[in-house]
Amino acid sequence: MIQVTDLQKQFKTLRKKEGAAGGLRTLLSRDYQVKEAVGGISFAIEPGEFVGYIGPNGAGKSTTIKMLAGILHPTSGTVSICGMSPHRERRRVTRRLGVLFGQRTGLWWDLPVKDSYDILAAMYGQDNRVKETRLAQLSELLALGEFIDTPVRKLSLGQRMRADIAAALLHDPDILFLDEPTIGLDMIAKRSIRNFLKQINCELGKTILLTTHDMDDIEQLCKRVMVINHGKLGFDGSIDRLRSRIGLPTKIRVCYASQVPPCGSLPDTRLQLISQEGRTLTISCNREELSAMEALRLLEQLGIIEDVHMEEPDFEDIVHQIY
Ligand SMILES: Nc1ncnc2c1ncn2[C@@H]1O[C@H](COP(=O)(O)OP(=O)(O)OP(=O)(O)O)[C@@H](O)[C@H]1O
Repeated sequence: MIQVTDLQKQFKTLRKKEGAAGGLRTLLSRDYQVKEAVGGISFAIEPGEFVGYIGPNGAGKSTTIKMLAGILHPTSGTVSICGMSPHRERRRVTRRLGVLFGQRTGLWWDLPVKDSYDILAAMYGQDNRVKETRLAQLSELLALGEFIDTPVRKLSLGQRMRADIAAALLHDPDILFLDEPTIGLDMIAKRSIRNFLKQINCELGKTILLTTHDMDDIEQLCKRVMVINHGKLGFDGSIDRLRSRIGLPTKIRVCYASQVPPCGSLPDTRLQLISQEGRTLTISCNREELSAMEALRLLEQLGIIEDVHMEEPDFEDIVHQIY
């Protein structure tokens, strides 16, 4: 459904001049510097996939999304959306695409939300009856009723984001590009947006590419994650594969029925002791080297186990290892 081959984007900007009248000298100079925002990335996304696209600030995520949506022209490489080029066939591609940039609204700031939807529907050539039916469906899912007659500038951030998501879906596109759809939202608003996205992916089969700095969004929504850093794709695969590739240890806390002797040495070198407090040992082990069952069998050699608590490595820590 989405095919990206060797996609590259360079920005050419004037090199800043220092000193007196530096601003004017910068403007008059022809001294350019080239910034490579996206450095030759390739990937394919199948229909119905929910893919996370993550990376540190300035990694090239928004630039990629803008090229996929036909907003920016690539310096080189190709993008194909449902077999079409977003740059040569922008109008036709736009009908299949919904795009949301969470940092700024795509709606008309001073108009009531409903008026923005009317304008968008007219732009898509949507029949009035179809638009009203579609709006009624979206209203039910995103609770638009409470603010549909309010000017966009007066909406809370959570309401604004719901209004923008509805705008992206008004023409019923197959594909959604979401750039930070939960930015700045509280936990309740985040949860409601995540539930909605889960629903439209699972029940309506929408294909979604999601950019976010919120690792909970990624962990809860995406089966697959792509990591970009300095314009290059550093990882493309499942979250589980990412976990195992990084190999951060799992923590196991074991409480024994009676005091165990001080553990200078554990029964296996693949187990590392973090701490011992009374009857409780905290151990770390790499699940790639040792399964949870094997670890417990080894720990049983020290005494009768009364309680066990396992802590998987935090997804955020895993991601920071590759940034
Ligand atoms: N129009 C532009 N002109 C010059 N440089 C740009 C332009 N747009 C983006 N860049 C640069 O390209 C790089 C990638 O920017 P981009 O916005 O794609 O990053 P990002 O991964 O989306 O970052 P963030 O998470 O902070 O939104 C950055 O170094 C940025 O400064």
